[in-house]
Amino acid sequence: MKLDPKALRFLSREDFRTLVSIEMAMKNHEFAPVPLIQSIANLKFGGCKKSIQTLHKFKLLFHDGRKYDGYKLTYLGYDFLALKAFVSRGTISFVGNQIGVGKESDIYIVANDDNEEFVLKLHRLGRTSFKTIKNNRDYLKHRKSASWLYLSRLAALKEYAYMKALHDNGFPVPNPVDYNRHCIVMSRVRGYPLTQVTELRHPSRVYSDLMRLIVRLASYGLIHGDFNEFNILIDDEEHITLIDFPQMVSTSHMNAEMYFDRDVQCIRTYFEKRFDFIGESWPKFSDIRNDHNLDVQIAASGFTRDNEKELNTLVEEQEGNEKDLESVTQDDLDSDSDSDSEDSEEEDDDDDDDDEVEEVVEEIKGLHVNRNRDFKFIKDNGEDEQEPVPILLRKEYLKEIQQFEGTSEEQPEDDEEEEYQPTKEEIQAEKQKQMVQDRVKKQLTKSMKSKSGGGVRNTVKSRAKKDIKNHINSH
Ligand SMILES: Nc1ncnc2c1ncn2[C@@H]1O[C@H](COP(=O)(O)OP(=O)(O)OP(=O)(O)O)[C@@H](O)[C@H]1O
Repeated sequence: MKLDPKALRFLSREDFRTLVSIEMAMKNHEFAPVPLIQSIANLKFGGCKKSIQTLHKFKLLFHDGRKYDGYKLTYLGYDFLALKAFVSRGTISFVGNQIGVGKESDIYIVANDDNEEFVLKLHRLGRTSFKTIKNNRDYLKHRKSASWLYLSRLAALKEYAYMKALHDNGFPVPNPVDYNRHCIVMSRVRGYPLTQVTELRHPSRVYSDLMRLIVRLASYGLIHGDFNEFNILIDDEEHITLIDFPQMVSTSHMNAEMYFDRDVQCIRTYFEKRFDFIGESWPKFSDIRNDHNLDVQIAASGFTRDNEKELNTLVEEQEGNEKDLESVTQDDLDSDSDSDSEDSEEEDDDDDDDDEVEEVVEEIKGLHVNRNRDFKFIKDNGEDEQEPVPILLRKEYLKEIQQFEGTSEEQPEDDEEEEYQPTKEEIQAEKQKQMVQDRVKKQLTKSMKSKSGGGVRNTVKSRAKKDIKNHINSH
């Protein structure tokens, strides 16, 4: 879902009051019933209904009228609530360009009144796969699951808490500035992901810095768990910054050594492949001395051990649901047809009857949209290496993907199939065929003109009668 903050300007105080009321009502309802929204918002003269209409028009709400008249927030609605909070606190005043698309986040440049630039990270759990979208549609059948909005909120809180604790202890991570709902505002790192760097002036220094960082994290009881070239930014002076740590594990985890070795190995392999640099020494898990603890600082930001457990359980639960959903039949999807889908893809419900949907589902399952890294569809070939494939997607596939992503822009003309150019022989043969057809047509019209229309019919009829008589006589 693309963040378009323009509508912020058109929303009144009443609209925001209604938006917050829906958020509150969603604590106990997947779809907030209209009477409940009205009673929480407590607006006069039908103001609440008008606001709901406005919010729905701007795609901040998602409507469901199957069992009762209910609404829930879309990601955009949730974005607006967080943006409003940041603006009221004076953290940001402007939203600029999108600078990154992660698997489960969108990254924007923002600025405050003093034109100081920051990075806004909006967590978007559950948008990576088509299966997940089915999951959203099928939501009512899995009431026990938490909403993706809630999971995104927990993920953002976790990232903020870890970032703050690490930053306060001098780790090279962005400076976390503010946090609200599923969003984090942090300092902007002037660097590039290591994956985009083809050459290093001092590979051995960068390699040692990275190994030292892994060891230092472990001495604070943490293992990154996904320490790779995508999560490391490097600037012109070859200083590194770690930007993403959603799957941090504790050094007391039963598989801690495996995770630690994997992080170390990942960097060694990458340096060898990309920079032709073989690290001769590397740290071992057994050498690690765990003499610091960040638990208290992390909890101080509001992310407690209970939150951690809850997040892990909920994510596992959602993943479990996804597996269950593999057995969901097309009929199940069709029965959802009168409700809107999460990111306002109302129209695509009509197409669900189409046999092709099945085909599209299969096709999309194998694709990962990874616009952040070279903006191509990457086909997962089941092996370790993912090779970019120049996939010529059929128009309807593109439409489906764009609808899921909320970017239904018009396709450029050159995406369409090229017009077929016949050969000389084929043109000649076509001409001759046309001439013969014309001649036959001419002869037919001549003979038709010479006889009346009824005459022709009568002749045919009498011939048929004759045939029948002959046939009866012969028997
Ligand atoms: N503080 C920052 N300063 C500058 N650029 C940033 C910052 N944070 C993120 N980015 C950019 O946004 C991209 C995605 O960020 P991030 O890795 O945090 O998202 P993600 O959803 O966790 O990604 P993934 O899971 O795909 O690795 C990064 O590769 C980087 O280019």
